[in-house]
Amino acid sequence: MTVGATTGVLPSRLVIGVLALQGAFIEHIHYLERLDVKGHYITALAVRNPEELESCHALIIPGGESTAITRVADRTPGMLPALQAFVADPSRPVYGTCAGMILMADADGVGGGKRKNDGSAWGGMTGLRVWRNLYGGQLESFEFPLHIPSLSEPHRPFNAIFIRAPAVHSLKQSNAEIERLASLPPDCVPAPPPADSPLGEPDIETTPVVMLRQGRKLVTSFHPELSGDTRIHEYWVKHCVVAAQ
Ligand SMILES: NC(=O)CC[C@H](N)C(=O)O
Repeated sequence: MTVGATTGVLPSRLVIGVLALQGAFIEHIHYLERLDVKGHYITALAVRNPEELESCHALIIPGGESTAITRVADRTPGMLPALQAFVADPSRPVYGTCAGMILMADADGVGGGKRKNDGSAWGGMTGLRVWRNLYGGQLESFEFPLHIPSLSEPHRPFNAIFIRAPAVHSLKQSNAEIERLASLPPDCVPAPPPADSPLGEPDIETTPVVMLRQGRKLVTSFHPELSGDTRIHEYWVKHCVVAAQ
């Protein structure tokens, strides 16, 4: 939490929600509590119902299991439509990690699930199409010292942790540009998704991309909240949340 406001400017209070229906939400809350963003008080809130969501300026959708998160949201009165509306609104800052990235893809833009209805997402990153579990199962989890030029101390690698991670299948043309903020080197990238799926031909240029931004929306296919490094949270709050106030 930051108390130091800049001279003559009152500090703003930011309520940042972390969707707490399933998955790794508590770690994100601890990270937000550690963030020091000049001139802003940050309150981290575990979000479990539409009223809590409505009180937030911004939202983090954690990693976990995208189908389970949708299922729990669907059983909570009013929650699924409230989340879909919040996430799809370009003025609302939202950060999705791993399962959260899957849920921020286009509604018809998810492949790789075992069942037919595994593939529906909530939108937010217009044009994003993802493939679930392309990096393999739990046993294929790995860490990589990722180069992310937009972070503070850009020369210090970010220890990115990939757990049953999704990959970018392709990026459809949309009015809002999607920035590619970080990619894995070729020897860490799995074979692209199959060409004969309902999502069509994958774009092999986008398979290595693991961090993307579109306006106030950010997604990473890895778990930043497990690495002990708050720089990605800091980046999102400074560039997507504070800039939106
Ligand atoms: N670590 C994760 O969030 C894994 C995501 C999971 N494979 C899914 O499809 O939802």
